[in-house]
Amino acid sequence: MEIKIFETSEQLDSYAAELFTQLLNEKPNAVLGLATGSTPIGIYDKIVENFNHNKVSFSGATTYNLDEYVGLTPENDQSYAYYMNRHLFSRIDIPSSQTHLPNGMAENPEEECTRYDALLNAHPADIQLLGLGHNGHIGFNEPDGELSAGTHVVKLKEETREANARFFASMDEVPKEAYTMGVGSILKANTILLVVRGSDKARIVKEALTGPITTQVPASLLQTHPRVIVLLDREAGRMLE
Ligand SMILES: N[C@@H]1[C@@H](O)[C@H](O)[C@@H](COP(=O)(O)O)O[C@@H]1O
Repeated sequence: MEIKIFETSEQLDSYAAELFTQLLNEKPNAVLGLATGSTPIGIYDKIVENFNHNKVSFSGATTYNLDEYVGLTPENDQSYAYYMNRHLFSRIDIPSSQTHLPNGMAENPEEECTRYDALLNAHPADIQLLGLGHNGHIGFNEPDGELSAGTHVVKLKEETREANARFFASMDEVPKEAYTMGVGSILKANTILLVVRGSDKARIVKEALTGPITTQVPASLLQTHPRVIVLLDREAGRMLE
């Protein structure tokens, strides 16, 4: 595991964007595993900057997102489909047929999970971008006695709903369920890029990276992966020093 701690958020964003840029220059048809939340926004902005400077093209890339809320349409500005279009897809040259998220409006959730898993199995990610929840969740794989390997519907923990409520008009509007890629699929990525910012996550960063490997801290399973790059700002990394 390679851990890098940056003085400024901007340095972190540039470094991460450079990794994507290099990958796509070496492998134009790379498969990218993408994430949402507040953490990746600056990285997407830098990627777009690189695209605008003709340093990178996404025309051959394929993307798979980690998760999506159950019951939100892509037009709902809180859906992850909307987020991805706003922050990345509409600003680069990727054809929409090459971008994938679980369908929050699918009529049959079980079939939707099977459909998404078939895609993931056929196209393992070259790089998987991950944020980190305060309770150690990755994607929406919440702490539990057991974790699922494949895509599944999760009941969101109240603490996760509360953390994400800041994006919604009220707590009542925060969905109670979400689709998430399973930990098995996440761990199949060639490289995992875990990005964490802020002092409120310093404790969980330490626990996930240096504590015991346990399903109660889903991110601790990353310790078993051969190629994890962790990018932290100074605050998130403060308990590691
Ligand atoms: N499903 C997402 C995760 O993929 C994300 O990593 C986490 C942290 O979000 P943030 O980056 O906003 O702190 O929140 C959500 O629950």
